[in-house]
Amino acid sequence: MTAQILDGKAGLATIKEELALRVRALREQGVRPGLGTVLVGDDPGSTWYVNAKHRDCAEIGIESMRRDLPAGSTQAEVEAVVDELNGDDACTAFLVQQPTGLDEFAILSRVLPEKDVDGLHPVNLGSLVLGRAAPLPCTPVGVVELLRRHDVEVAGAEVVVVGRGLTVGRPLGLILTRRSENATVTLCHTGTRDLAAHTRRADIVVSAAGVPDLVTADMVRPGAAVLDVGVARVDGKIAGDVAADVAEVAGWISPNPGGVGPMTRAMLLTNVVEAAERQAAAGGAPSIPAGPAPTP
Ligand SMILES: Nc1nc(=O)c2c([nH]1)NC[C@@H]1CN(c3ccc(C(=O)N[C@@H](CCC(=O)O)C(=O)O)cc3)C=[N+]21
Repeated sequence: MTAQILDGKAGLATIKEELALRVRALREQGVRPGLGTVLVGDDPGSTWYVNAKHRDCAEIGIESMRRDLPAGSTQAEVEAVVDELNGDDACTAFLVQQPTGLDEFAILSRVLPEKDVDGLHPVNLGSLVLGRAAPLPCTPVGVVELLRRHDVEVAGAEVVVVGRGLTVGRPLGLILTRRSENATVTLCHTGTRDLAAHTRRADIVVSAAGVPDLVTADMVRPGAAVLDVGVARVDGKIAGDVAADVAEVAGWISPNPGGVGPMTRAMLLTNVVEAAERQAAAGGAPSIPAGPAPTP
């Protein structure tokens, strides 16, 4: 058996076509979506992702602005740039590329929630827990969208997520257990006693551990869907979590590169367009909230 490919590049291309139409409609109303990126330092991987995001935006008519700061920039310097983008009406949504090596929580918390294109602001993550509409983290939604576009049944499925990180595993567990997805999720991590015992029972395995070749063929139930979200680097090349021989037993497999990575970018673009649509509906870009109400 050879697994069907969960093709993220094709998904990205289709979603770009759909979004280009929505961007055109916004522009006809006089609304110009604009993505800001903040990059600290010159890590080649992070630089590649940020460049790719700007190329993607240009292709579908989204304006973009970048703020590249030198390695060794301070917390205060990064926060000053966040404040600047919060106040810039041309920037309808933005992100600070991780990792920064700084206090990530303070940076995420400082972005206006309405401009948070990563869905990682505490208010937006809180909305996910509470079941309220809000921007969602791009990689987990990319995983769900990739499954949906290939008709992999998620409702009722046993899903094993490997990894409890803020950007993938933790929010993916929350998203998959919503009523709209209705999966049964087992969230595995470095404290899991017998990982293979869990993955062997799964209809869908999503590995986001960053450990090359963590998931091997003997750990996968024949016919299962296996999604590789690992982005470790070995000799400058991406090394996923999923070993090559898994393709011989899996029913579906996401290549890496070419799987979840491009879908992450597609969901980022979707979040930019949706933020601009919401801001247009609310009558303009969000303003900086006035300070706390005076106490009586
Ligand atoms: N604030 C923030 N938001 C992010 O969304 C964010 C981040 N920080 N930090 C790092 C991770 C990683 N990430 C990827 C995006 C696209 C690909 C992607 O498109 N990769 C291509 C090729 C990559 C290559 O060949 O180097 C692929 O998988 O086909 C991968 C990884 C977004 N991240």
